[in-house]
Amino acid sequence: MATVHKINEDLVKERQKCTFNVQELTYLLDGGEEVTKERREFENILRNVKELQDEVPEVYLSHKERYENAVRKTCILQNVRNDFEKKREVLSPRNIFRAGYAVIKDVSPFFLHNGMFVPTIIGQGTPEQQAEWLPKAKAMAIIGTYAQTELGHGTFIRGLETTATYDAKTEEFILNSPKVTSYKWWPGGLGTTVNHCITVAQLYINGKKYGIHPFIVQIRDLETHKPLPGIKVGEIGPKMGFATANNGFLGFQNFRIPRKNMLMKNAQVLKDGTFVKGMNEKLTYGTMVMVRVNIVSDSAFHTAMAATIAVRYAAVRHQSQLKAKEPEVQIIDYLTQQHKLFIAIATSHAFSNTYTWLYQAYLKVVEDLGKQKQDHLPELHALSCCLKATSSRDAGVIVEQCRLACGGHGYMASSNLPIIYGYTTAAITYEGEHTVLLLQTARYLMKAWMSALEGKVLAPSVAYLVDWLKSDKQRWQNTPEVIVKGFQHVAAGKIKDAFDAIQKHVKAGKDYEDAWNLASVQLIKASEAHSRAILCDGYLRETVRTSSSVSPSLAKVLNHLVQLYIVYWTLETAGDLLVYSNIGKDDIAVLKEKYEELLALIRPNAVGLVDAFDISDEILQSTLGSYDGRVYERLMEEAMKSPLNKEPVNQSFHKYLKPFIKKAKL
Ligand SMILES: CC/C=C\C/C=C\C/C=C\C/C=C\C=C\C(=O)SCCNC(=O)CCNC(=O)[C@H](O)C(C)(C)COP(=O)(O)OP(=O)(O)OC[C@H]1O[C@@H](n2cnc3c(N)ncnc32)[C@H](O)[C@@H]1OP(=O)(O)O
Ligand SMILES: Cc1cc2nc3c(=O)[nH]c(=O)nc-3n(C[C@H](O)[C@H](O)[C@H](O)COP(=O)(O)OP(=O)(O)OC[C@H]3O[C@@H](n4cnc5c(N)ncnc54)[C@H](O)[C@@H]3O)c2cc1C
Repeated sequence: MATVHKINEDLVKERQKCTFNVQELTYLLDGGEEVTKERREFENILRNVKELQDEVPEVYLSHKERYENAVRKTCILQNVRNDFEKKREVLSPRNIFRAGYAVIKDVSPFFLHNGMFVPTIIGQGTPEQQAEWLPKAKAMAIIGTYAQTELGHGTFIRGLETTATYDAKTEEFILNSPKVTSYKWWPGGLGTTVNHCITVAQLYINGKKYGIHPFIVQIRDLETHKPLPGIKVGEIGPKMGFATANNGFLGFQNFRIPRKNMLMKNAQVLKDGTFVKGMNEKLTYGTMVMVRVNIVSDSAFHTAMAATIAVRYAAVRHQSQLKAKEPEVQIIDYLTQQHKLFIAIATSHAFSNTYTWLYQAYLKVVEDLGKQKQDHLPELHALSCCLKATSSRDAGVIVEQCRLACGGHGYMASSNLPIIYGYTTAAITYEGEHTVLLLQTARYLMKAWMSALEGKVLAPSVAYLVDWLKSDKQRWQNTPEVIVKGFQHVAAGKIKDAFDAIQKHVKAGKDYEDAWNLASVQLIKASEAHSRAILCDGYLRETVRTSSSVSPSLAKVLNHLVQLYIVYWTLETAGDLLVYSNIGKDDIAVLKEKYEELLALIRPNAVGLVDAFDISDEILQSTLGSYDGRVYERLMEEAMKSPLNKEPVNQSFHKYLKPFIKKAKL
């Protein structure tokens, strides 16, 4: 029977102070009581699967052992999931994503199968293709990944070099990787796990290039798992994080696939080699839009994980005295600590709220596309780009801030903060590099600005540009609503400045593209400001909406958090607000006080707020952040698992140290 330990007394007191019902907030964050129950039930089943318990912590395994252990556990996880889903509802992707942490501890080698392979078949395949591939993919009779990036190109996908040349005689495509730079590089699971992949390649028919298209390709024998003739595949080696993701490389040499393997929902190649253009060639990029939307949710979860660890630790940890002769204080009582941590909690809420409406916008566009309507696609692309960029970047900063807030112990692998950081920082790059995505949004913003100048009606997310042109700047008030307007004014002002800078360079004789490059620092700043305005506006609106349907005590806490988020960003961007809005120095002074008041209001609820994220110890995997707060005991227990502690004297003493010391003595 597992030993039940006493909960740390500080945490007991913290939980007694909480002014709201933690369970109510958990249900709200999960999207309803049923979702929470389903999640907990599944997590509980996993907790009791003996084979999923690691005997040796993963960090002590070799690269190869770690991978093999991850595959072993992923297969068990998948089987448990299948059994669960046979009896009950299909688990939500978010609940699967969370539970995966309890099992894999890092990134699953199957991550891209569920994250991109299956969604691409759904999003890019015809009904016939879906009927052929989806049942096998969903049952995992075939395992796949998404192979787009190459050694030479990740961002500029029109420049991809893998070729798919149509042979009308045999009704096949011939895949080739003409140069070393054409090799696929990065796809998760590609190394040694998957037997299929979506390959994005340049289509050629009769010597003419038709741009990039997705192809479904079997790369390994289903029985022996050996690479098929004409395929060169392998793993790319260790990275900063993503230790068990099994990222791989892939090259083709005259590798033939049937015509039906080109995913043809958007564009088709007929038997005789006729190319039929789709409604919009950018629909080929559809899976990326979906994943960018999901990354906002991932960012919310990673921020919640880091906040849970650092807030619980700050409640347990005592260090230094505030006043002489008084006991050492809980570090959470230092205002600077609250400044580091409470924004982490609020940021997770901001991203969860943003994901809720962004995902609905995504579903609406998918529904419209089914009816051949694409009016909202450019707006969704612009929103998903800047919100993916900002949420992943903010999450990276916050996770690192939480690590720093845990002092030396935050640097321990057993705190789990390094793994969480490895994940969040990767998300800043993958699925569209940060700067590149901000520039995509900037492209949309420049067009929106031009339309605003021409008096056209704008899409809702940029409608503030019209208001800004029409009205004088609103009289400043330190209310959340007026501050959000202030953020919109900053965005509008920066968009105008970037636009004017481009025009200036063009007037001076530069090509538009060069003018764009010369203005690009201003363009990304405009995009960031737009993103912040969207985040604050959406978070505020969602909070107002939900507040009417929750208990008054919870509504009050949610209100404190959204205010904290808005005031925090006001103070962080005060310089911009002073330039572009009617805020005055005195308003900023008042907001500084307001910020300190909000920290004090949130303080008694800090532990309750992170408890409400309801991240189990198995998922959190942290010596510093466990529910019972046995920080020091766990640190010692984990240290004792080090192989170096298994023998009193390590052999290196006899081999190297002893002769070395002897020599030094002479
Ligand atoms: C709940 C959690 C569950 C699951 C977990 C979730 C996710 C995890 C899964 C995976 C993560 C792990 C691994 C990561 C995988 C990868 O990284 S896969 C590879 C991703 N690669 C990229 O993102 C590449 C980035 N580059 C691009 O997207 C493009 O090349 C580009 C930068 C957009 C430029 O493209 P292009 O040169 O063709 O276009 P432009 O000339 O710049 O623009 C032309 C017009 O097209 C419009 N456009 C561009 N993209 C899109 C789009 N996606 N949709 C709609 N429209 C688009 C653009 O706005 C221009 O429009 P215009 O101004 O009107 O002309
Ligand atoms: C952990 C991880 C997992 C991944 N998984 C997959 C996967 O499963 N499948 C897959 O296909 N890919 C995957 N990728 C690849 C990923 O999508 C690319 O690395 C990413 O899109 C960035 O492209 P890049 O590496 O070519 O960077 P580059 O584009 O070479 O970026 C280098 C620098 O150049 C700048 N830059 C580039 N273009 C411009 C521009 N137009 N304007 C201004 N600046 C520019 C960038 O801002 C950046 O600072 C993964 C990557 C990582 C790190």
